[in-house]
Amino acid sequence: MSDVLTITRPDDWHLHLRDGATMADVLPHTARQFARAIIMPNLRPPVTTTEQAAAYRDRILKALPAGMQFEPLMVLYLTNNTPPDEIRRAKDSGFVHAVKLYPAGATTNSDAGVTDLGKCYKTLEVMQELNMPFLVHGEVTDPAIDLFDREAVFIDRIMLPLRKVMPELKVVFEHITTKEAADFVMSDAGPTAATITAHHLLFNRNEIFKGGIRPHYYCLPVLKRETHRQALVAAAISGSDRFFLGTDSAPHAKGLKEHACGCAGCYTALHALELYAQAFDQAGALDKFEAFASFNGPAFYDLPRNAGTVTLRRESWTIPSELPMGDTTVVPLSAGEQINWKMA
Ligand SMILES: NC(=O)N[C@@H](CC(=O)O)C(=O)O
Ligand SMILES: [Zn+2]
Ligand SMILES: [Zn+2]
Repeated sequence: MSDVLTITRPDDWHLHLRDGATMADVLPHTARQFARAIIMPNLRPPVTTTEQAAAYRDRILKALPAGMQFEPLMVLYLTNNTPPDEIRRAKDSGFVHAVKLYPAGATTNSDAGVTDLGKCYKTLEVMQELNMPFLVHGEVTDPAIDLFDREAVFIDRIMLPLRKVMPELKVVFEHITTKEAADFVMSDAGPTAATITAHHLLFNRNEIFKGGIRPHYYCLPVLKRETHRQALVAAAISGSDRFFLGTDSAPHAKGLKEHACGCAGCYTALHALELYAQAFDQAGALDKFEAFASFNGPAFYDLPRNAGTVTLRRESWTIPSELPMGDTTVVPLSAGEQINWKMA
């Protein structure tokens, strides 16, 4: 059993940095581990234009502590009215790398999202033509569908019809949580990939209810039953280049998580690589970690692999109970628990 793991410097293909003072406090956690990250655009108001993405990118780079190297890969938030020309501007910019679908009402700050994907087909056609990846929060919002089934139903109602009309569109099924999604991604004829979070590899839905309701384990799509967790681990360690690392680290103030109507999102930027290493180690598949963390993402996005390496050691430490974030605090995932890997 190896106690030291050195891999090519990885990237995070799904990250929420927020803005302002919150961003200033969470960004160094990510930049310490990852060379680049796909920056989610669900701000208030959302990042819907290339111009807004440029301004957000500048704010991120200004907030980066001196001496840290990090490249934000920007994303546009798709609305019912995103014009096809906006995709051309995004492509020409060189810094917008994807466009994100938030079904309206599906998750945090999705109110401005898409109500009917059919309204976006002209825009999606241009994305297909320009090889612009389409990132998808894959849950239906139909209140008649059980919360735990919303991802699987999304495949039937949205993904399969989309694939019929856009066979060449690059699609990333974000933060997959089910066997159905893993199977779909593995077998789809089109250029399809998926991000998998550390928390969905490590935990099943029991974690939310252990000894009482534990809001820091609540995210969307919500954790699923153990058979699904096992299917996600199998996909991550399968060697398929369709699966890659995306933390979905989603900081919310402690008081808004520990609340009568708590926000969805797990904060993992602090210890992302260590959490993933733990999951791969438990699966006996540390040898598969580098491709998942450092190779498959850049290959899908047509970007070069990073130079340099990071090293993790088998060393037990305790995850802090909370961290400063703006004028409040954030509780990292598994706060107070021991973790067996540590970044050197
Ligand atoms: N994953 C989450 O539970 N929350 C994310 C939004 C998202 O990725 O769906 C957030 O922005 O807080
Ligand atoms: Zn999402
Ligand atoms: Zn997210």
